[in-house]
Amino acid sequence: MGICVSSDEKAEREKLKKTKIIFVIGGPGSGKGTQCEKIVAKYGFTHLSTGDLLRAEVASNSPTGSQIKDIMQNGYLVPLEIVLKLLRNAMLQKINTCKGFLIDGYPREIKQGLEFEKMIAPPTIVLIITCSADTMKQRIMKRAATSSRADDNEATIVNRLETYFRSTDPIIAYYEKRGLLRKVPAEGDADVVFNECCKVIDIIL
Ligand SMILES: Nc1nc2c(ncn2[C@H]2C[C@H](O)[C@@H](COP(=O)(O)OP(=O)(O)OP(=O)(O)O)O2)c(=O)[nH]1
Ligand SMILES: Nc1ncnc2c1ncn2[C@@H]1O[C@H](COP(=O)(O)OP(=O)(O)O)[C@@H](O)[C@H]1O
Ligand SMILES: [Mg+2]
Repeated sequence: MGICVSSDEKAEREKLKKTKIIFVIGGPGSGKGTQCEKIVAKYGFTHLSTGDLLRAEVASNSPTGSQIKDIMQNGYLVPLEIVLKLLRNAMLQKINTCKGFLIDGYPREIKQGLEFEKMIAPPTIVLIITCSADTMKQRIMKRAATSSRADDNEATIVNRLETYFRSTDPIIAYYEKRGLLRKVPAEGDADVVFNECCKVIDIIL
């Protein structure tokens, strides 16, 4: 006998496979959250940021939260199983009302992408928001004045940038090869960047 999959689980998988999924990647402070907010307002998609989900887990004081607090504080990657479980649960909570998902901050390694496809579904496209490290640093330092994020400080920003640049090239190459990558330059104004994001999204509607 094969592995027994309940009919509920089957239905969930089918729904996830039919839903549009956009991975939104880009360096720390590149503007992923900003663009996702604008996309939600225009297209009604559901925005899930892995950073936000993990920060909520830390804030809840759960055992998982205490396990990942220091990792995040130092700007390193949280173990894949933890991120993917939180993400999958959050997606399932929204699946019945959702027009499409914006998955912000995931994947950060090819393995994360592969596991996501195994557990959930393949992405429709992968949107990468690109700007220079200097621009990212400046944006985060500006945000630091008003954000309460424990990782918005100079020392952690250096690590976050390093983590990003170390792991991103293979991800870009992987999705480019599959024809799923859409690059949006993000040096300019957020509205100009948004315009470019819309062009990419309009094609998949
Ligand atoms: N000039 C300019 N500023 C932007 C743009 N997008 C975002 N910003 C500003 C707003 C924020 O204070 C800061 C960081 O933006 P976000 O929080 O949206 O970035 P992101 O979610 O990528 O950062 P994270 O990875 O969560 O640290 O930069 C843009 O396209 N142009
Ligand atoms: N997909 C992910 N895999 C592993 N760790 C993650 C992931 N997404 C977020 N994190 C953790 O949360 C932190 C904050 O993420 P995020 O809000 O996206 O900002 P940043 O782009 O600066 O990393 C990261 O430094 C990392 O520790
Ligand atoms: Mg963000």
